[in-house]
Amino acid sequence: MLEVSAIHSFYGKAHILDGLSFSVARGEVVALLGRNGAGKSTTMKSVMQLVPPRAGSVSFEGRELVGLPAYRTAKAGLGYVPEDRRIFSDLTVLENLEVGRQPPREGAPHWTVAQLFELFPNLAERRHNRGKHMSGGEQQMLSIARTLMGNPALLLLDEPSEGIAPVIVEQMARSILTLKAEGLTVLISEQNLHFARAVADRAIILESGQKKFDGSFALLEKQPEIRDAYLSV
Ligand SMILES: Nc1ncnc2c1ncn2[C@@H]1O[C@H](COP(=O)(O)OP(=O)(O)OP(=O)(O)O)[C@@H](O)[C@H]1O
Repeated sequence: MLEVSAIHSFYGKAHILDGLSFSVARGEVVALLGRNGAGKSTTMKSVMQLVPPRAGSVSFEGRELVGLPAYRTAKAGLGYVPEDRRIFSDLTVLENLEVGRQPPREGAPHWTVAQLFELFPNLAERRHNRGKHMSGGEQQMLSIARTLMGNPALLLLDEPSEGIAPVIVEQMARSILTLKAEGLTVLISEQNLHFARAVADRAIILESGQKKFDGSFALLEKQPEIRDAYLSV
């Protein structure tokens, strides 16, 4: 579904992604792991063309994304939830969800507000609350739910467990497993190995914008030296 081939991405002169390649198959949940600054967020932004790679290819369902403006990636079926949860703080939960509404998409799960409230019960209870009156974890859920209102075929979640209470992290993990059961393809960036292992099928470990490991969590467990070298655990 997603094929990233030898991308090189920069901020100005700073060369961040250095020939990175990986793929994500339909229905898979893949976790991008690595320390602070390893390049996880930049990878997400490069897929979304928010940081367009200067070389290499990002192919989504056979279509080249490099060279397209960022808004076209959303139209193509990619849903992106950035690390800084851009919800509208003066709008209510229901209004935030409406902002994200897009027509159903062939080959992707179709979400209604009622289904999203089942997926994130906290949001149902707070449907008339304004974004600014919600906890960090609830805002994170709202940000994911609003993106799902666009009926994406591939969901990119940048560090969904960061800075939220452990009980909410557990709910978040359950919600992601439900998304997987619905057949959604998910690429998730994580520092929390425990969370990543609970939700993802496969781990890709980055360091200095290069791929250091790509495989199952079972395989990763057999190679503790990789974990010790590239993850902060
Ligand atoms: N807007 C920017 N301008 C310049 N350099 C940046 C910018 N954003 C990130 N970087 C640098 O790019 C490198 C990769 O950062 P990135 O945010 O992709 O890492 P990450 O693995 O997502 O880590 P984090 O968990 O801190 O978000 C880091 O060295 C970072 O300092």
